[in-house]
Amino acid sequence: SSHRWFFRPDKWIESYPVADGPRQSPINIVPKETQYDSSLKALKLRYNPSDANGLLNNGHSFQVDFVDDTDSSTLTGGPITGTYRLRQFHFHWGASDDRGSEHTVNGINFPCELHLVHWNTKYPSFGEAVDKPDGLAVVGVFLKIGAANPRLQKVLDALDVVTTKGKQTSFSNFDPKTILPGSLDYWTYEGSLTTPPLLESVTWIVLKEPISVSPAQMALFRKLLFTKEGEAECCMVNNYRPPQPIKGRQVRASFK
Ligand SMILES: NS(=O)(=O)/N=C1/NCCO1
Ligand SMILES: [Zn+2]
Repeated sequence: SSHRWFFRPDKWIESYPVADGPRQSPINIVPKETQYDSSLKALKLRYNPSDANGLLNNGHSFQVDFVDDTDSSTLTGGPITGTYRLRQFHFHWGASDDRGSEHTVNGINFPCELHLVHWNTKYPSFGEAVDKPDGLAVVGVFLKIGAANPRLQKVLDALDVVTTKGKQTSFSNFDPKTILPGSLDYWTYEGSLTTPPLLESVTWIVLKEPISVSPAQMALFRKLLFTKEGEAECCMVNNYRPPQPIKGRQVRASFK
């Protein structure tokens, strides 16, 4: 059924020819091949916890949605110009702790990767921004196995009521800044959505410092299902696209 098709990234080219385009994501980041750019600004993330507005199992991940009809939760600075509004955040993870992230560093996979999706307010809406070359900015954060992360727990505690595709639950008063690492040093490059329609509209901002997650917390992600209530169950795991060809792109670093 559809979820099997969905997590066959090798089949996406049949419906989305851009899958082998010039600026596809994710990529393998090789720090020694990145270029420090002193003109890159510090990331400025200003989020309003009261904008958090629900948690949804969308059948390929789960996402926390944000009210984005004002500039109350924004990303500015960094490699971007102007103001981008937070739309949602979601995760990608593996069936086991040895894989799950989308970006890799020196070929190393992390067990999980967080994406905070923002859209450029020069466009009237997310829907208008999503297919523009400067339409989106996604902040990627690696999760690595270690101590349990108490700041993640509020999100993970909500998952037991959204096990199946299409389920959603109320989720409010949450500040995503609390799940970011101490350092906001980042790599940045021009890329795409990593899920269909794979639009080449994303300025990627991948943080160098991971946050921690425990094996027990990873097990909670893996209790989700790709499938709808009543369908034969299929565990929501390995919902990550592997790294794509760099095709001559330059990855810049905000740090030495
Ligand atoms: N993994 S990703 O590139 O953030 N994908 C999406 N899809 C909609 C918004 O972000
Ligand atoms: Zn993502």
